[in-house]
Amino acid sequence: MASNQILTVSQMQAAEQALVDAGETVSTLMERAGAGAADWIWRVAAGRAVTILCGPGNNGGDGYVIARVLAARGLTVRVIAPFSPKTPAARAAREAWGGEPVETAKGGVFVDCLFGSGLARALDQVLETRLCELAAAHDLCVAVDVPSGIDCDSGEVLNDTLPIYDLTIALGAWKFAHWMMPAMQLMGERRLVDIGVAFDWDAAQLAERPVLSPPEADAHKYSRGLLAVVGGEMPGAGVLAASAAMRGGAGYVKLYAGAEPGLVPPDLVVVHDGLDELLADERIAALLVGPGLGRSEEARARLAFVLGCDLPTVCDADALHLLTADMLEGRLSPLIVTPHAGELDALGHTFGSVGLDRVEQVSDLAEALEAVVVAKGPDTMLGAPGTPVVVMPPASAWLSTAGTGDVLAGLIASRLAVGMDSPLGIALEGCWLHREAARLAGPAFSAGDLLDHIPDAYGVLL
Ligand SMILES: NC(=O)C1=CN([C@@H]2O[C@H](COP(=O)(O)OP(=O)(O)OC[C@H]3O[C@@H](n4cnc5c(N)ncnc54)[C@H](OP(=O)(O)O)[C@@H]3O)[C@@H](O)[C@H]2O)[C@@H](O)CC1
Ligand SMILES: [K+]
Repeated sequence: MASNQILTVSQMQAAEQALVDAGETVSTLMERAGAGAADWIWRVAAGRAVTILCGPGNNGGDGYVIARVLAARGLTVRVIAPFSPKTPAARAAREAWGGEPVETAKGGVFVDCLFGSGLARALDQVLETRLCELAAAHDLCVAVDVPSGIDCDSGEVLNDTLPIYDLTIALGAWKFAHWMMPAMQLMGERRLVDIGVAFDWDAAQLAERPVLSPPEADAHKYSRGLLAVVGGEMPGAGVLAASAAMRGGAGYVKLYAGAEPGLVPPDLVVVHDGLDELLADERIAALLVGPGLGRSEEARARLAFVLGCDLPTVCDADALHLLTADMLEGRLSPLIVTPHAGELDALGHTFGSVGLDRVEQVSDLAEALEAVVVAKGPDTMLGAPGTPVVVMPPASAWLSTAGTGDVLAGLIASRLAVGMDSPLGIALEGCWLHREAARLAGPAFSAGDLLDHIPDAYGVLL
C-alpha cells in the first residue's frame, strides 16, 4: 500500500533491490510504474495527443511503457528519444512499445521521462533548451517521478531554466524534492503511484493531518492547560503569540511582558511583575519564551531562568539567538524550538551543525538539543531525537508576512499545554492548525487576521 514515506535515492534503490530479491524484476516494477503513471496521464489528457520525451535510463523506460499503454487505449502518442535506452529494462520497454520516435511535436500533453532519480548532473544547454521548448509547445506538462534537472535528495534545482509542471507523478515513494524548496515549486499537483515498495521505519514522512479532541465534559481552565508566555522588550509579538495560544486549545494563557493595556485583548491575562512568582505556579503546564524577548543581557538571563524551571517549553525568535548548551543542562522536560531559516543557521553555529543539508541539519540539531526542531518556512520540516524527519505539505504562501511565526509558536505552545501527544505530535498539531488557519484566511491576511481563523481551523481537525 502506498504510504507517506519520503525516500532518499539510496533508500529507493535499496527498496527496489529488496523487491527484486523477493522475486520481482526491474521490468515488472517498470511495468507497474508506467501503467500507474499512464492512468493519471490518461485522465488529464482527456483525449488529447501525448508527447513523451524519453531519456537513456529507467525513467525513459517508464516513458516507453506509458507510450505503449496510452497508444493501446487509442490516444495519439509521440515519443521523442534523444538517447537510445541504456538499461536492459528500458531497452525491453522500448522494444515492447515498438514505435518510431519523432524529432519534435506540439500540442496536447507533454510528458517528461528524460531523467528521474538517476540524474547525476545539470542538463547540458542543448537538453535544457529542448526540454523547455517542448514544454512550452504543449498545453499541459507532466513529470514522471520527478522533473528532469532537480536533485531528488536536496531539492536543489540544477538548471537555471526548467519547465513548471502541472502534474508530477511520483513512482514508488515520495522523494524529498517533491516537498522541499526550491524543487517543489516545479511540481504542480503531486500524485503517488504505488509499486509495492515496503514501509521503511528509517524513512522520513510526509506529515498527515492530526485529529484533535474537544475538551472533556468536566474540563476546566487548569485541566485544559495553563500556558505562560514570557516576552520582553517588544510586547506586540508576545501578545500575538499569546492570542494564538488562547485559541489553540489551552484553557488559560498568561502573558508576562510589559504590554500596554491598549494592546492587550480583554481576555488575555497580563502579568507585569514577579516572573519567579508566576513560574512557581505548579498549575503551569507549559511555557513559551522568545517572541518579543529582545537580545539584551536581561533577555539572556530571563531565558536562562525560564529554561531552568524545567517545564515543557517552546523557544522561538530571539530566544533561539540567545540559547546556549549550558541553559539546557539537566533539563528533563520536553523542549520544542521553532526556527526560521536564519534562526536555524544561528542555532547551527551555536550547536555545531553547520555545512549540512537541511534534512541533516534538522536531525542533527534535534539530537544536539534533545528537542523537537520545527524548521519553519515554505517547506516546514520537523525533527525529533531518534526519529526520521517529518515534512509538512506546503501551506499558503500568504503566511510569508511578519508575525505569523509568533502565531505558530503560540499554537504549538498551546498544544504543549494541552499535552495530549508526544512533543513531535504536539508540534505537528500546531503546524496543522497554523496551516489550516492560513488556508481559511484566504489571500493577503495579516498575522492578526490569522487569529480569527484558528477556531475554524480547529474545527477542521476535530
Ligand atoms: N527505483 C525503482 O524502484 C523504480 C524506478 N523506476 C524509474 O527509474 C528511474 C531511475 O532510473 P535510473 O537509475 O536508470 O536513472 P534515470 O534518471 O532514468 O537516468 C540515468 C541515466 O541518465 C544518465 N544521466 C544522468 N544525468 C544526466 C545528465 N544530466 N545528462 C545526460 N545524461 C545523464 C545516466 O548516465 P551517466 O551519463 O550519468 O553515466 C544514466 O544513463 C526512476 O526515477 C523511475 O522513473 C521505475 O522504472 C521502476 C521502479
Ligand atoms: K522525469
